Amino acid sequence: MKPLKVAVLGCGSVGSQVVRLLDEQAGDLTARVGAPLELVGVAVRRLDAPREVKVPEGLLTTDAEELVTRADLVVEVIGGIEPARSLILRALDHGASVVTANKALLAADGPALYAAADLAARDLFYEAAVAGAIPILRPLRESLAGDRVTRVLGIVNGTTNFILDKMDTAGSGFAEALEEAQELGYAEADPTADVEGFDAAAKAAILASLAFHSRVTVDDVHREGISEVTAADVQSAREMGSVVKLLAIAELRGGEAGEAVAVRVHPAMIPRSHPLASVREAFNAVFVESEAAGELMFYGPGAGGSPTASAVLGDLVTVARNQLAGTRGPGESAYAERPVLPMGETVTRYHVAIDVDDRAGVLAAVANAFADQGVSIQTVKQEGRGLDAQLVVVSHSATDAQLAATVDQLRTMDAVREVTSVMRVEGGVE
Ligand SMILES: NC(=O)C1=CN([C@@H]2O[C@H](COP(=O)(O)OP(=O)(O)OC[C@H]3O[C@@H](n4cnc5c(N)ncnc54)[C@H](O)[C@@H]3O)[C@@H](O)[C@H]2O)C=CC1
Ligand SMILES: N[C@@H](CC=O)C(=O)O
Ligand code: NA
Repeated sequence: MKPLKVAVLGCGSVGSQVVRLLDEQAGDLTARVGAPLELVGVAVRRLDAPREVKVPEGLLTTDAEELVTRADLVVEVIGGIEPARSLILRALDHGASVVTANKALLAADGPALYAAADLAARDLFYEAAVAGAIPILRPLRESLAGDRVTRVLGIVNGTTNFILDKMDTAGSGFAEALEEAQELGYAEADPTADVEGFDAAAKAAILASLAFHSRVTVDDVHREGISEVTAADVQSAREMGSVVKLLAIAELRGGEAGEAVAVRVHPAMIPRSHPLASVREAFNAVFVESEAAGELMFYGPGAGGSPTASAVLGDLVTVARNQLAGTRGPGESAYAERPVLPMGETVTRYHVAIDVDDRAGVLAAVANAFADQGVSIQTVKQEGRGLDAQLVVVSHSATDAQLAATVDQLRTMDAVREVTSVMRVEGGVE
């Protein structure tokens, strides 16, 4: 059988493992595809850079533009917007099917790329882009295509989960834990993308688009990272029997004007009894709630070269099979065209730590601020600190706008010295 020509663009953490697996699994891949997958080139930025794998003689090139024109299948693992976008478009235009792990690009400009794939009648697959090795996009796109998904809740960034886990279990400092995650190949080229929640927001946009058959871009996602999570927050969560996690949440919300999508990424306290609380190190997990199936959980390694390469190779086998059969997998499904709700209309709960004067009437005044905004209080804890005290208030569910207005009101009160921490609470009693 005539081989299918494969080009790999980028030979970093993921690309090097794709090259290794293509070589090590060549026999099995041939049998599974029905034709050999022949690596015809690996595009790199510098020919003499040190690499994790030995690339066969003559296959390295700095001319990615030329390489994509002579491949049947192109794997894009450079990352970022350009030149990745132009190379993917060029590959499709030349009749190649494309596999990418590039969530940043898909969340920013996915529809243009999906349209190009439609025009070229080729596949554009991206299972590796969300939660690394975990099969989650294919289940949403195919296995759950007959169901109605209502909520997706997940830990989708390995680097931040690794950092928060080390802060919780080993008392590590933020910088030290980030350095370790970078050494292990979990972090993005610019780790700000992880730490500030951009990476998780991109993944949330992709998940929301697939789950709710609507176009959701990274700009639609409310995003907060973990750079302001302190050791005190982690300790406070611990005292409540909770743990701090960076969550990506995409929900279907009913409204007078019809159904809408709410999508957000932020740190949140979740009870230790919640299954997501036990997701340690760089592991990821995604909960999917759907009407007919109920609750589903997908768990596994969400980052790292080799796990991510597993998802890339899985897609590569599928798009190769499709090409041989002269067919395509499912393309973009955005028919529902649901709008995205502003964050203020999202329903959530708050954990608020407040330094106050320790005198009569202060607790009542603080409770009144919550009542003024129509927010019901679930628990209050007070700790004496000499002439001062710290109050920790956990609210019941309210809109984010009500909760934010409550915090603003607290900040104006004489008895309140400082609102020291505000964090959302998920996964417990509403
Ligand atoms: N590392 C991980 O755990 C995961 C990464 N991803 C995604 O996979 C993609 C690759 O990530 P990593 O391998 O971690 O990044 P990396 O930074 O280790 O590798 C990217 C490689 O592309 C090369 N490159 C840059 N510009 C190039 C160009 N014009 N032509 C050829 N090569 C070029 C760089 O020199 C680098 O070696 C990104 O989109 C990332 O978001 C997705 C899931 C997990
Ligand atoms: N930097 C990302 C890599 C996988 O997408 C992460 O830490 O999860
Ligand atoms: Na995945």
